[in-house]
Amino acid sequence: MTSPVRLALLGCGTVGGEVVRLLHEQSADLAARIGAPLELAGIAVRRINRDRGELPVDPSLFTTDALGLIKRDDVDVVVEVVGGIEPAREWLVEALRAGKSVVTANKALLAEDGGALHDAAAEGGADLYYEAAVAGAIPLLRPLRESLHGDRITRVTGIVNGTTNFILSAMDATGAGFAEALEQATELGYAEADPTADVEGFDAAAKAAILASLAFHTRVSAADVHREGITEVTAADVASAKAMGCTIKLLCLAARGVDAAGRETVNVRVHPAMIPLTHPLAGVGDAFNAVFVEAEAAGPLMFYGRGAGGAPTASAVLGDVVAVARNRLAGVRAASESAYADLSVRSMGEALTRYHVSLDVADRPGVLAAVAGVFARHDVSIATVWQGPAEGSAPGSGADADLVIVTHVAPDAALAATVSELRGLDIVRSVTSVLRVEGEA
Ligand SMILES: NC(=O)C1=CN([C@@H]2O[C@H](COP(=O)(O)OP(=O)(O)OC[C@H]3O[C@@H](n4cnc5c(N)ncnc54)[C@H](OP(=O)(O)O)[C@@H]3O)[C@@H](O)[C@H]2O)C=CC1
Ligand SMILES: N[C@@H](CC=O)C(=O)O
Repeated sequence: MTSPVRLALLGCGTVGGEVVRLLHEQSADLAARIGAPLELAGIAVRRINRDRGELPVDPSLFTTDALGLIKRDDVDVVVEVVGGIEPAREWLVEALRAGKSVVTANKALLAEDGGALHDAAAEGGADLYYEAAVAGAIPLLRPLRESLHGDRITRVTGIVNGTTNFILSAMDATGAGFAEALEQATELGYAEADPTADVEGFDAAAKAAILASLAFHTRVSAADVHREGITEVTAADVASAKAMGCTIKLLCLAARGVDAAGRETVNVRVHPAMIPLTHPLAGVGDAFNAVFVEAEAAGPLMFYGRGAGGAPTASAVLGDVVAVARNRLAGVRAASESAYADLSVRSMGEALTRYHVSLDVADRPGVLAAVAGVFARHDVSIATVWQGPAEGSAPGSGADADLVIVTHVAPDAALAATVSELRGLDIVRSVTSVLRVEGEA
């Protein structure tokens, strides 16, 4: 058999530990698939003496000198499962420029500065693979960048954060509020001690940027993604969604569009939205991920599976390691991803969707007409209206009423202006919630 392909593993935490385990358990099969054995040349970590349980690895492989390990002559491939922007960017640029292929799960870095990594890979003639960065174990990026290359993708809609999907699914199933569901997610080990990146949508926004870049052959960074998290979603919102035959999900949406001058654009956003129970993503529960891709010739495609966790993510990492090792032995590199389309990013104000608006209003003659007039002034067409007595108010008593309005598709800016004007009316006690509604009713 050919001489081994030697790996530098950067990081040995949740994902890295499972990479070590899988490399050990599957070493014979992996060698047969690649045509050469895989060997760990070293493992860079932050705390060399950390208890890592029963890892099947020689302890002398651990080092705190990641850069020194990358630069070693006997390292062929660098596998990065540390995370964060720096020093990961410096390490990976160094490796790629030196012609060492890189496998990474680092969505934050790819979304912040993927261009720097792609440029370094082109400069060094190395491969850059990152299947694990979006939706964990689900084979998604390879299909986007290879299998669908003969087609034109028009839209990507996904549930790409396991923690928030678990929380929203729990709220839907039990009627719990956000705080209670988050506590449950923390107890079960889904949510991290600091869950901000998940619940505020940063993690999903990074994945949305990566997906949009690949799907539309352009460069979208995390800063281009409109982002809203799920912290404001209430048990009442979830109940309203149910009453409409919908459920609430944190969606990542990337869609092609055309601007006023006829130029192609892209809109990329992450926010909670109601989707009808008939939508393919509505049944994706627990901490699962799923991505719904619409392409002109292929039509709708659905990718589903575990989007987080050590073993599922390590599975995707190892798949990439096999690919780059084979390329290395064959003396080839994967075709580089060209961002030839250079699409401009549309602002959130131009995004088109439907809305579910709940109001607490005075229950007296003319209120409905006044509210409808505000929607009309901003050219937002109303699809359905429901009115009922507010909790504790008798119908026709002149006390408050609950008013729920669902609109037809309208630009986000028009809806925002509508809500702002509604807030200024004395007959509107409060705008209790505004939720976007995605998918066909
Ligand atoms: N966990 C998941 O479900 C998923 C994670 N990812 C991505 O995978 C990557 C790794 O995540 P995860 O395994 O959860 O993270 P962990 O926090 O569990 O592990 C991080 C590892 O990096 C090491 N490390 C941190 N800083 C340094 C440094 N300066 N020098 C050397 N080593 C360092 C840590 O060392 P030490 O052990 O000594 O602390 C640890 O081994 C991230 O990019 C994440 O976004 C992607 C998909 C899913
Ligand atoms: N925190 C993320 C982990 C995977 O990317 C999630 O909950 O999905």
